[in-house]
Amino acid sequence: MAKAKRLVVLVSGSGTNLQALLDAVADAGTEGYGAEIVAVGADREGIEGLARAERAGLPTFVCKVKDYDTREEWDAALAGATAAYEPDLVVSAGFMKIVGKEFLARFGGRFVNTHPALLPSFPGAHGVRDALAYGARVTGCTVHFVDDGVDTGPIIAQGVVEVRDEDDESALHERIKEVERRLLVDVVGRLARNGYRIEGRKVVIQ
Ligand SMILES: Nc1nc2c(c(=O)[nH]1)N[C@@H](CN(C=O)c1ccc(C(=O)N[C@@H](CCC(=O)O)C(=O)O)cc1)CN2
Ligand SMILES: NCC(=O)N[C@@H]1O[C@H](COP(=O)([O-])[O-])[C@@H](O)[C@H]1O
Repeated sequence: MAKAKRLVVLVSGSGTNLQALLDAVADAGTEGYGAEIVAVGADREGIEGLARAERAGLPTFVCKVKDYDTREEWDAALAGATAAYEPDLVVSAGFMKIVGKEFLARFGGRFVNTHPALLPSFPGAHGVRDALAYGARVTGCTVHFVDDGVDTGPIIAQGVVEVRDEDDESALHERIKEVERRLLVDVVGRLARNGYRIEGRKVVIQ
């Protein structure tokens, strides 16, 4: 059996997607799931995502933009802190910072993001709010590889969620997250176990 892949997960908030990955690894075992989480990184302190990692006994690291003179220096520091754990895949699970050249030079093609909208609609930091404001009747979530645009990289999988008349941003986001957590766990496991190739905009999981 192939060696389990090493995952670094990046978070900025409550970390429920991280928890879903932690639970999947715990339930299936590292071999069964095909991957293990080796560290969790964040762009801020005091978040539940980091507390979840600590409760799971995982090493954590924090790289705050304001601790660096330039965004490029922050990006290089984040890349270095992530690389120290020698990940095969990096997962952005609610990580709310755009990464730059250095990070993508090291992790391009193996950096996965989950976004709470059906890309290419509603990219950016407010995907749920923007879909509601537009009057979309269906929205959802997209798991994709990250490139140097904002939410423009090759799509791996998507999940659909209906918008209800009574939805506000919070209610809709919660229903999206229920679908998103299952999708992310499924996609990361399949990438890790089966391997994959990226052919232009298409992702083929082998
Ligand atoms: N180069 C890329 N980096 C990241 C991508 C990406 O597609 N390309 N996806 C994000 C996650 N993301 C949505 O899925 C996202 C996160 C944050 C933002 C944003 O505008 N961030 C601001 C700060 C906002 C804040 O701190 O609250 C910023 O970076 O200055 C847009 C999209 C992961 N990274
Ligand atoms: N554009 C990035 C973005 O909006 N990411 C979103 O943040 C949430 C994090 O939830 P979690 O911290 O509970 O996993 C998720 O819905 C994720 O798609």
